[in-house]
This record gives sequence, C-alpha cells and structure tokens, in this order.
Amino acid sequence: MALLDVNGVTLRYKTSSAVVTATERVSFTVDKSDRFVLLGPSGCGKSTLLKAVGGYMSPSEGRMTINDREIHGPGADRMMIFQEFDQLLPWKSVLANVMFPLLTARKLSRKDAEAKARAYIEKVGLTRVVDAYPHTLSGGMKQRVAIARGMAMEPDILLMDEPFAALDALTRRTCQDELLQLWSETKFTVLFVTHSIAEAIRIGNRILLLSPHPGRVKAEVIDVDKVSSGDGSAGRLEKEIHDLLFAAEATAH
Ligand SMILES: Nc1ncnc2c1ncn2[C@@H]1O[C@H](COP(=O)(O)OP(=O)(O)OP(=O)(O)O)[C@@H](O)[C@H]1O
Repeated sequence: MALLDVNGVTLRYKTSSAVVTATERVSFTVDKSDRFVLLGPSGCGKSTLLKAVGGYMSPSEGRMTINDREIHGPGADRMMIFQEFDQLLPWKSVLANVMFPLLTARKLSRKDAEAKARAYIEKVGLTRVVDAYPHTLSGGMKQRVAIARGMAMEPDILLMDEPFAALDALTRRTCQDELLQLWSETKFTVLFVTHSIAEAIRIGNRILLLSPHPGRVKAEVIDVDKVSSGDGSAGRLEKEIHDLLFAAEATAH
C-alpha cells in the first residue's frame, strides 16, 4: 500500500469572475522513504497539488488518501515547508519556533518538546543560534529552522514547496546536500515541488513531470538515483527531461 495515493485529482479555483483549472486528473503514489518530486513549468499547478495534499484545498474530482485514509483537512501527519523566509514566528527564538508545533500538538511535555527541538536543531547544524531570533539569521538558516520545525513533528510526509528557490546558488546547493544528508540518516518521506530540472534530479528518487496549465501528468521518471549516477548521466537525464517538458509545451499550444 502506498503512503500517499493521489488518484485522478482535478483542482479548481473559483473566483468571482472565472473558474481556473489548476490540475486535471493527476494521479501518482508516494511510497515510504520516497523523495518524490513534482516538476513542471510555472503555473502547472505544483503548489496547488501540494496545498491539496496538505489538506488546504479539496479536489473537484478524484481522491487523495494518506495511509489509506481520505485527506479531508490539514493534519500533523503532513508538515509543509514553504519558499518564503518569513514562515517563522518573528517574536520567537529558533528553539521556540521549533518547539511551537510540538507544544500545540499537545503530544509532548514542555521538557520533551524542548529535547526533541534541540535534537532537530542540531541535525540541521544550528545549535549555535538556538536562542537567536529569525531576523538575525540568513535566508539559508531560516529555511533550516523551518525544516527542523517540520521534521521535529516526525510527520509521515514532509511537503516542501520550492524551499530553496529564493536562496543564492551556493547556499541552495548546500541546503540540497544537507537535505540529502538528513534523508540518509532518517529516510523520511518527502514530496518536493520545484521548477528546476537540476534540482529535481539532485533531490528526487522519483520525478513526476507535469505539463503546463492545467497540469496533467506527462511522465514519471523512476529510479532517478540509478539513471543519473555515472559520468555525464545526470546531464543526459536533464536533457531528456527538458525535451519531455518542452514536448509537453509544444503539445499544449
Ligand atoms: N488563489 C488562486 N486563485 C485563482 N487562481 C489561482 C490561485 N492560486 C493559483 N491559481 C492558478 O492556478 C494555476 C496553478 O498555480 P500554482 O501556483 O499551483 O502553479 P505552480 O506550478 O506552483 O507555479 P509556480 O512554479 O509559478 O509557483 C495557475 O494558473 C494560477 O494562476
């Protein structure tokens, strides 16, 4: 049984003047410990899909289940990490930010929540700024805090919406490496949205390619690690994915 099953999902926004179809009959499954990437051009509905998996939006068509339970709203089994640096609470320290959802979930005592928060802050290499406030941190550090906060909840799946897109190239690369390092330690499951082909290949073990607006499944690249290992293979895969996405655009016009 898949951890997450997205089956024939159409997502629409209804505004006062129009109905916008963001994704059309999208299906995919995510297994435990997958690094599953949703890849596609701007506007193809990647963020909308993530929002729906997060429980913030209901499908107009189709069904989504996590652990065989239908998704009806947000839950602690799914933690979301966004692109924006301002997702932390500015009046709380790093430690308090990471502890906040642990305390809100009321599953742990304050002492245990603090111990867990400190452990995850250490995992992302931020022990030295545990008492600092968000405005004193760099963009990369803020994203690490957001990742620590999401991971500390030990959700069944982490939902990451272009978490490194606003970082400079060097920091972005470091953050990608750190995420992979964390994954090799804990084998968490992540659904990761990006429009960067290179990032998709670096992060994912499976990549779902979506066609432009409205997003439909174009193809799935399975076993990315195997295909992209070896000299020049990542470059070849990048070109193949580019051609597939480009073909998707050509078909749409
Ligand atoms: N709140 C909203 N109301 C109406 N339409 C929306 C809303 N949010 C998104 N859309 C539309 O839904 C479609 C998909 O948007 P979405 O943000 O999911 O795409 P995306 O693939 O994540 O793009 P990007 O990479 O630029 O973030 C777009 O056409 C967008 O204009």
